[in-house]
Amino acid sequence: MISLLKNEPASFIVFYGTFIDTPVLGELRIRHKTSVGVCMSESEEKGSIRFIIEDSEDPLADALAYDSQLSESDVTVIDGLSMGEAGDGSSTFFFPGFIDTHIHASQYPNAGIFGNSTLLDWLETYTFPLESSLKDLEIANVVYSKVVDRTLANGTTTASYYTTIDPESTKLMGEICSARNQRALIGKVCMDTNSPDFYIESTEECLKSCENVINYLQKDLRDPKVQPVLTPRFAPTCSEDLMKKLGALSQKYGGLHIQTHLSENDNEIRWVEELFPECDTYADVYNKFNLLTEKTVLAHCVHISPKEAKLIKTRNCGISHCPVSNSSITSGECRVRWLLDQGINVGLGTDISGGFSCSILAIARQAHLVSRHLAMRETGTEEREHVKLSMEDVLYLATMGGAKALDMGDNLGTFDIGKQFDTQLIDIESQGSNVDIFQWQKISEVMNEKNKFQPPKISHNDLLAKWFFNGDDRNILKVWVGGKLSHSDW
Ligand SMILES: Nc1nc2[nH]cnc2c(=O)[nH]1
Ligand SMILES: [Zn+2]
Repeated sequence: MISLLKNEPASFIVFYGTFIDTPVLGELRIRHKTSVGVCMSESEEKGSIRFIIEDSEDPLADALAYDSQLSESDVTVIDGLSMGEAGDGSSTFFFPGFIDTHIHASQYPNAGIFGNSTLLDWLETYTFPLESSLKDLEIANVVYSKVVDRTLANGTTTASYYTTIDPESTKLMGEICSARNQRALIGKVCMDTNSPDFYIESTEECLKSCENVINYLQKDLRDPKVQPVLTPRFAPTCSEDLMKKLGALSQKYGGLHIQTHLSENDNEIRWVEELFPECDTYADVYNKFNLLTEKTVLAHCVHISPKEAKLIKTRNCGISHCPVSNSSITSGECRVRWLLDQGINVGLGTDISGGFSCSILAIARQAHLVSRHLAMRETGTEEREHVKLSMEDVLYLATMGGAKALDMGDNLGTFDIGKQFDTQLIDIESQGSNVDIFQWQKISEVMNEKNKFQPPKISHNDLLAKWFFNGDDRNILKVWVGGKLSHSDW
């Protein structure tokens, strides 16, 4: 297989190997010996998939046939089959980059530190003191750089980040994502009421800071991968005036992304009822201030009513399911199948540091388990089976579901022509891998028929399940965002 290594950046890259993705909920698409051509020249098409050819023998020829203007020296071939430890291409595959639809970058130093707290005391005890300290740009630089490196190493190619109330360190986070080549929504946290004296801003200050960050990202940084997201923390810490003005700000900039929390914890919900007695439901509070749009992602939604789910569907908002956080700070179990049945777009979120893991693969496993806990409460066999999320379902949520929840489904989430090429190269048998594949489990292995004590052979899906349940960052050889290398294990 040809693999060209040159000093100049190639204007075209062909990625070659096995491609696995989930264009439809619950279904895996597996394409073998496939060439995926990605344009890398400065143009509207930069970083996007231009062709996909299955059962190909010659990826370089595929590129030259696609565009007769290309010469051999314009094309780099990245051969995923030759990169694995197994050496025969049987253990590697390209998988879409994970999408983290809800992560507090500023809380990363607290990952794992939550004791027995629940949401409201957790915010006061652990979270607000840490977030306020990131006003120091040196601390912010260390923390934000580490979060981006760690999430990239775990295969996250797109993340919707919360920072803190501070605009300068928020702008720094935008620079860090851009420099490290991670696709990101960057949200300066907004909170002008019911917050501690050491961590609060006035309504005017907040709006000024928001515009400062939006203008910096859109006009100065000018990296299309890094976009602003309006981030009212949650209804209790935002005045009516602030929420109203944030709704208007989104419109002023042509419909900005919006993220917030909704219906995570019982005490939080009771507090919102007290604060906004005129609103019918918690979701109605955001609706009243025009904060529910197709570009809004709502974290948690653990306890929402059918009426709220209907409103979320009508407004076409996304929901970020954060099962590790919901289990850790004992918020509850989100009824994901119930949401999906209503046609609501659901993605996954780490919710660092309500959640303790940066890995969307780990979050997907937990989503799988939480759905089983919900299933065990069902009395009917059919309903019990229905409520369970399969491996295929949660891998969809981790990729295509997340893309749709962030209103980026046309551009991200699967390997399709026109989409950005955001991917991770997985090797199930990488050096130091936590996944043990026995000799007889290798797909290419021919069994010795004479041995009567033969262990069972396994299918491609079984092999994938071994990765899904036992794999981690050690199985990620490389990560590309928009066709550009963002992380490499060597
Ligand atoms: N999980 C979580 N919920 C919140 N609700 C308001 N703020 C937060 C936060 O930082 N994390
Ligand atoms: Zn959160």
